[in-house]
Amino acid sequence: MNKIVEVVGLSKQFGKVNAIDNVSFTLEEGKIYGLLGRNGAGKTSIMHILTAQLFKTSGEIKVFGEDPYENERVLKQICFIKESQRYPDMFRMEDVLKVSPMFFPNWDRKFANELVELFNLPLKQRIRKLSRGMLSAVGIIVGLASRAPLTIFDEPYLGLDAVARSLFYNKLLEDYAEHPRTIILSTHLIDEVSQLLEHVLVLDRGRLILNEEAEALRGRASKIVGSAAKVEFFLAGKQVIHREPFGGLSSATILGALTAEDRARASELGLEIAPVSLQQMIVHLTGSKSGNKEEAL
Ligand SMILES: Nc1ncnc2c1ncn2[C@@H]1O[C@H](COP(=O)(O)OP(=O)(O)OP(=O)(O)O)[C@@H](O)[C@H]1O
Repeated sequence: MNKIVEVVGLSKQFGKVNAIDNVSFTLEEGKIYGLLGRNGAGKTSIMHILTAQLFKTSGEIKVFGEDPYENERVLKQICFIKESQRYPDMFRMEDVLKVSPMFFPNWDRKFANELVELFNLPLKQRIRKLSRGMLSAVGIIVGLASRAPLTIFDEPYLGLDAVARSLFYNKLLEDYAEHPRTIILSTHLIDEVSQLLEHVLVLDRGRLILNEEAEALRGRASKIVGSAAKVEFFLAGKQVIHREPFGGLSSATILGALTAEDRARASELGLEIAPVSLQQMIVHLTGSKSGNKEEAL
């Protein structure tokens, strides 16, 4: 597998804030990555550094094997769609369609037109007069039709309704199957995209606390529910990432696969075992004040 992005010991400070704190990871060709984390975790800073819009404080970064700064060879292979995408004041959708092929060598005109129809976008209305959701649709169309070898979506769907978001996910998967490329999706709607993601990176206060294949994560955590005393008894020796008492009952989320023996014991104790979604797992992992979960992982 070709490495599209290589980041080693990357740090970014804004004054006294460690926005990115000694982060290392690689992104391979032809994979969909989720870059996840709470507000202020450092996601946008990383995406801005990858796309040469922000200087690092220290560390090494290579995109397509090279330093991305003022590097046309690298930058023309990247499409970065952000939440607050700006267009010139007079621009209409038809202008976006006209100029995009100049920026993106793999631009697919036919696919772009198809997406414009699918999202019901008016070609002649000024972009600045579009609704919030329509503006997001413009970004999504550019991101998909660019077919850029590295396509980055940073919270691309503010204001988009559930139907339009689902259209985006379906089109993304469909097109990715035919034209594999490296995609980074940064979003807070984790459960919605969890089936799309092949690999998950989770940031917490600037530190990378999870870097794992999504498949390996599925089934990695379980929720144990039952009488408080029995739940506590069952938890002995397990890695507990969350506890929630309610009345005499308790619910605990644990990391690590359950063995057949564990399951039999839970059943004997009258405990219920429920799966934990990726979103719940990440909420628990990034929810505490301590900020250091590597031990648990
Ligand atoms: N230009 C800046 N000047 C000063 N501090 C900044 C700047 N940009 C980001 N920060 C700080 O760096 C930290 C990381 O911010 P960043 O925008 O990368 O987080 P994020 O994970 O993208 O958050 P969100 O999900 O809210 O977009 C935050 O503490 C933020 O306040």
